Amino acid sequence: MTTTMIHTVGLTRHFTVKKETVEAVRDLDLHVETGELVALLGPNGAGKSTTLRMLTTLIPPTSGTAEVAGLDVAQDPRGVRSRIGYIGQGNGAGHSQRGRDELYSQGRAYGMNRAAAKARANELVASLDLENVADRVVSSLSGGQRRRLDIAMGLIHTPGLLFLDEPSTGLDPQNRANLQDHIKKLRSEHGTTIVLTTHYLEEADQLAERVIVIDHGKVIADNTPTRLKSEFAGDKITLTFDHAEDARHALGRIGIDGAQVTQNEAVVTVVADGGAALAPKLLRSLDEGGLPVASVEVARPTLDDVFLNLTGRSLREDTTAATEEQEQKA
Ligand SMILES: Nc1ncnc2c1ncn2[C@@H]1O[C@H](COP(=O)(O)OP(=O)(O)OP(=O)(O)O)[C@@H](O)[C@H]1O
Repeated sequence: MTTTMIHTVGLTRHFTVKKETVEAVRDLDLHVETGELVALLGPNGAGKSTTLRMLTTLIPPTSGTAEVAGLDVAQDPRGVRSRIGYIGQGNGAGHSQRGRDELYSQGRAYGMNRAAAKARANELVASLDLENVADRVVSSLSGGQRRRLDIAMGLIHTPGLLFLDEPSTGLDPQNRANLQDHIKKLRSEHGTTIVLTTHYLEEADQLAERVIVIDHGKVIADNTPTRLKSEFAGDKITLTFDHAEDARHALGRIGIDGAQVTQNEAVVTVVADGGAALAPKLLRSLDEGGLPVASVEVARPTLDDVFLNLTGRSLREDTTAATEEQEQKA
């Protein structure tokens, strides 16, 4: 049996900046079941953080409703906060205390008694691989260790629902992979429902069972990564010829229903379903037509292709910009 963890209807948030209205989130209908691991994917400024901040009661919606962990965010924000964990962007643990003490204090702040707070802090230190560093001051931890400590802080009161805003931004690939393993473990071992935001395509693809693509404050697609790719993007077959002229002739010969065929110099690109089966047929028919292909490559679509097909823009350009921005800040 599944139960609903998040349900929003027409969730909307406007900001007014110098008399101009920014529609950060527009008419969002979200539905997340207990135990799901969902990623909100979108470029910078798409409205992901604002959505999370409304769901975690940090800011009220301009209009619409949101029920989180069984409670209405506007009517019972305190109740919602007691049932959820939230790890914002680059916030988290203070710097001068030791990690284990931070966790203990956080537990006490949630009303746990001394023994319970201590036991829970120790349990989280073990499960998030922080044994070797938990007794050092937080300021001495590496980015990846500090991020894991942030997650431990968000889990101190054993919430059934955890929100993570850009959990791996600023981490190197190894620490990012390690963090993703911890997130998966949380789900598999404790059944925690997890909603995270990311602009890393690979992260959404590999980690989430469901990806909700957000652009300009609206949901533009919502499905498993596999379904999104098969529904909104095809396989890409890249055929390279020895001469641009051959490629031009090939363009005229390739007629496949529903396929997009383009040519650039000596390269012809075919975007179609079932690329692996199609490629050998194409090669044979071109060869028979006196147009031998010098090399061929078949690539599965990525979530970036999905975003590109839905919006005409690439998420990757934005990701690069965002990463550079982060690096400059760091
Ligand atoms: N406090 C605020 N005041 C004014 N505008 C805001 C405020 N917070 C967010 N916005 C605007 O709302 C829009 C959505 O921002 P939001 O931070 O939700 O995007 P995001 O998808 O989380 O982006 P990022 O990946 O950069 O975190 C942006 O245009 C942003 O400038």
